[in-house]
Amino acid sequence: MINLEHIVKRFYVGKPNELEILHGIDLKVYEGEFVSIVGASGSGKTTLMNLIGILDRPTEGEYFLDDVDVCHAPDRELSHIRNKKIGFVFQTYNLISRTSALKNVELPMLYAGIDRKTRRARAKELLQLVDMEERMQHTPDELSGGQKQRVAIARALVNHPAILLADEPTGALDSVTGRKIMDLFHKLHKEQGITIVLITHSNELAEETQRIITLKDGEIIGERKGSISCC
Ligand SMILES: Nc1ncnc2c1ncn2[C@@H]1O[C@H](COP(=O)(O)OP(=O)(O)OP(=O)(O)O)[C@@H](O)[C@H]1O
Repeated sequence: MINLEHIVKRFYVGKPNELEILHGIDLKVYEGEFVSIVGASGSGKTTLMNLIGILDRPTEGEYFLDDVDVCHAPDRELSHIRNKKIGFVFQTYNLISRTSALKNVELPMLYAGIDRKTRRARAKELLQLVDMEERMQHTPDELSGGQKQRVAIARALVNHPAILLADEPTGALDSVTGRKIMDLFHKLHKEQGITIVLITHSNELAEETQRIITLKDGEIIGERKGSISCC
């Protein structure tokens, strides 16, 4: 499904310098897998995730997402694929404050031109899935960190993505709440068959995935099996 070959990422940091952050990444993630990416701060995890999520393009290398040649496809096709196939979850939730949980989840569907009735029904269904149906009229300010992350996960799922990319989703949460969010990912993986790529600083949570990829200084230095068996 996700196939990265010899990916290099450089950032332009003012003439004449370019900073090379990823130095030739080869990575395949198969449909239905639950994979984690670990590594020290600054090792390039988010940079890699942004490339996988087509939020950025590699400087060199090849990236095929299913049969799409991401490095050579036009921007319009890429944003279409991103919206249809990929859901994003971030450490900082990225919810709109002063807007209810329900409306936050509805918003991507509004942009997609989906009618109000369908939007509302889908948002309610997803808030139920993440156990937030009783709080759907609350604004983010009225929710705990774990609850906000549940709403953010519901929002990430609106377009039925095949892939969920989660960048430190439990990073701002205490361990008990983080545990519950991880249980939710397990549920989504198991019951909905979603492919999940998770960045985490927690070795304990990474161990629970099917495969753990270790990044160091922009290179994959290790890959091992986690504790849950493959599909
Ligand atoms: N747009 C950019 N321009 C220049 N340098 C960048 C840019 N984005 C990231 N970097 C650099 O790339 C390196 C890797 O950053 P990245 O955010 O991918 O690391 P990370 O492993 O996700 O770190 P953390 O765990 O702290 O979030 C860092 O040194 C960072 O400063």
